[in-house]
Amino acid sequence: MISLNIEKTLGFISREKVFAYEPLVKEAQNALEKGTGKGNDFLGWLHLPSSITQEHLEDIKATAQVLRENCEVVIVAGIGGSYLGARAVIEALSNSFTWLQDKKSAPSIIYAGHNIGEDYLYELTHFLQDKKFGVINISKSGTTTETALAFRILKKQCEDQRGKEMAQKVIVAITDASKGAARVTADKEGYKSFIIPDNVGGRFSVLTPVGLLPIAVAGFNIDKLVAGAREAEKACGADVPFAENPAAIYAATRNELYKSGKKIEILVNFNPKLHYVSEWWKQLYGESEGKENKGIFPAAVDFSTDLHSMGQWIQEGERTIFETVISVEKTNHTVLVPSDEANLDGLNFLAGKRVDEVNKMAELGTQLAHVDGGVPNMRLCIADLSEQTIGELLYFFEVACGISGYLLGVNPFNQPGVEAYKKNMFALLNKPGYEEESKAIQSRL
Ligand SMILES: O=P(O)(O)OC[C@H]1O[C@](O)(CO)[C@@H](O)[C@@H]1O
Repeated sequence: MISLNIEKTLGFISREKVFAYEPLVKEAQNALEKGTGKGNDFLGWLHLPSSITQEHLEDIKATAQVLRENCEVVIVAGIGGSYLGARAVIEALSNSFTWLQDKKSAPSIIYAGHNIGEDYLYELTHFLQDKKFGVINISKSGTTTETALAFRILKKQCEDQRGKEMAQKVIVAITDASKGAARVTADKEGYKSFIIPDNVGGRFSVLTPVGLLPIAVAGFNIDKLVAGAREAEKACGADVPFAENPAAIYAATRNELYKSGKKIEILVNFNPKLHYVSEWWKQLYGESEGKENKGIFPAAVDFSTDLHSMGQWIQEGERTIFETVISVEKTNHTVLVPSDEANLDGLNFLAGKRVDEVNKMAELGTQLAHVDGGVPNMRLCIADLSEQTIGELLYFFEVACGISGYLLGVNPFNQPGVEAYKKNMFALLNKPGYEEESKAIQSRL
């Protein structure tokens, strides 16, 4: 199971102050468990791992199999919580170069509906011209413009290219049970569809079909992913004593750091496969906590890559940051540094060592340097990169986020601020129903 080490924050904040959060964390946990806190109609994620039935998982796997058998490429159309969880897991577990290989054991997964790039869509539709492709259309509201726009284009192309009957087989919708355009289309066209429960918000939905279906299509074991999440549900449960509960300690420590002036949390990895776990984490914490003019700003870096770009700022810039390092204990493969007789690069001192040993020393050296430079560091350890450990990690972050949001005093389960740009965009595009807003915005230009 995940372990969290906060020792290297303790030169900046005291253990006593972190442990003083115990009653507040208890209160937050009770509010989550009893559903008495803010946003209590969005707590369906809390015991999701332990309540997923095998029958549900089999249904998802059977649908995944249909896509796997009939598609070379599957487009996951979604934005925010409707694609980041799937992408986080798929990229963490995939071979980094599978996309370049001709022989594939699973359809290639491509993402769309998460931007409004015309060139992106042009290039995507051209790439798909000679491909047997399918689409998983994911939108909880069923009305998100980015996703709906991409889906409209992809649906037409799929029907034109593969025929209406095959399109019906290889297009799957994951959306609300009754509301929204995605539901209307799915029902009218007879697509296989899955429901995103009302009480699970987008950014907490990775363990619903939103995440599980694309992950299963990509060939990963969703039973093990859910098993990992179940482990974390136990290890981070409200009945686990504060001192032994990594989610409780994480939530308390980051809130205490925030109070002490550390306004930015940088999630750090030393493994490029974790890039999208950080992207997922940024949405989870950013949308949950950034409101009422407060909240830690969630940032992320990939080390050692970014030590050569952001490293300088982190070491010596404004001292308003702290880091949470995700450390992966074991790699899945071994590469040894070869010996070289000429030793022109001077690297023979590393000959015979694992590349991961070098990486681990980079990690340790960085942590010590950053602490010396005034950056508190937490270290979150997972055993390896596997379905089990990623499942643990995702649930750990979710439950810690619920606790942390309540400690901060906000509703961690809404996102009212996201509407502002949409309103302006619709007004600027003269969407029917936005006539007043259109006039008002035109007068500002
Ligand atoms: O699944 P939907 O409704 O398309 O929403 C996608 C994303 O957009 C938001 O509603 C706003 O960014 C997120 O909370 C959500 O994950």
